[in-house]
Amino acid sequence: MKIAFFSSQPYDITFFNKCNKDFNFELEYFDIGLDDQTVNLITEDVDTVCVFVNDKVDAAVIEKLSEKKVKYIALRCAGFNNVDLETAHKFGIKVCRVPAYSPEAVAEHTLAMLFTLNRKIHKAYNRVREQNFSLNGLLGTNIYKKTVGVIGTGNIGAVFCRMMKALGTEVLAYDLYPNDKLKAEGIRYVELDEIFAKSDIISLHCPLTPETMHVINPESIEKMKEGVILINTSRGKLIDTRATIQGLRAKKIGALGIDVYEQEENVFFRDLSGTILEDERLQLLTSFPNVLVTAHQAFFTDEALTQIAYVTLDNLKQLQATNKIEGRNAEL
Ligand SMILES: NC(=O)c1ccc[n+]([C@@H]2O[C@H](COP(=O)([O-])OP(=O)(O)OC[C@H]3O[C@@H](n4cnc5c(N)ncnc54)[C@H](O)[C@@H]3O)[C@@H](O)[C@H]2O)c1
Repeated sequence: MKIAFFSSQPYDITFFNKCNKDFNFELEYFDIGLDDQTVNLITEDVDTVCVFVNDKVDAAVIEKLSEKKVKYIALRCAGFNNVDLETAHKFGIKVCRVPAYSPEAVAEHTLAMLFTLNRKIHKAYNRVREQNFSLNGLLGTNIYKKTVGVIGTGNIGAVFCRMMKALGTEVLAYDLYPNDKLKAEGIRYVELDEIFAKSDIISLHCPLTPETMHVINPESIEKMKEGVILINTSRGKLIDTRATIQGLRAKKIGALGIDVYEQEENVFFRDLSGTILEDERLQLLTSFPNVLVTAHQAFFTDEALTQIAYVTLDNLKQLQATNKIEGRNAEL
């Protein structure tokens, strides 16, 4: 099988090449993202395209993939909002993903963002480097005994709920499908409005769907507690960025941590340090002292990358052998 990778970074090449010693597929790497132009790079001998979060796998691209006789689209991530599944099914192209490579990696990054913002570690780091040892402006709060609202309690949200519970917080959760085990561990499922009204900290862990798009919007922000800390390590479009900037300016939102951003496909995973950023909203956000932006790195641990490479190649091995993937919730 020949696999064409799009949006491939040096670490993708390192981890996939290492893992491929057990699979012996033919791997071809493109650093460019997949879209209706770059799809033309695919040669007739390619069976599979392997894509990541910001590759554009819409109807037009899938139609071209079908013309090129591509059989499989392998996502090397969990979220699949960037793939038009209906069109893929129509053309008989199988789509697979890596559903749960390391929920701990993302939950730990969420925790890191929360702690950094709350105790202003990002500011302290810079101050001390300039021999400014003053504490003025660095006051935080205890996380202990605060109320944390978690939206989406799947693999990642469940780990995050448990971490927060272990820190002595009250955890309120919202999910279309409440998790009985979490309930038994003292996590209380409530309606979204109660999450907005009672939470000191809100963390987003639901997928991006038409229902969850802009779940953080002017109305939901209005319902939140003054000074709420909002963290999004899920998908950028869960947050209406414009409304969130207004919420920050009005001091309704006390701090914002985002690992994902509405327009991230134009900037993330690239070194733009020598250029002037054209995205004015992102530039504005990065200038706020109470905003922490990381560039979609929550998944980025050694364990997660090892697992992503193994599961992606094993998904394809199974599809090639039996046209299905056993018991992993990986086939879409
Ligand atoms: N930043 C990163 O590096 C990174 C890495 C992996 C995943 N993610 C994002 O995290 C998200 C969650 O990942 P996961 O592995 O926990 O997924 P998951 O499928 O295990 O869990 C998602 C949960 O959201 C719930 N949900 C679906 N629609 C909902 C709605 N309308 N309202 C509330 N809850 C809803 C589902 O019932 C499920 O319990 C992914 O969709 C992906 O977008 C980000």
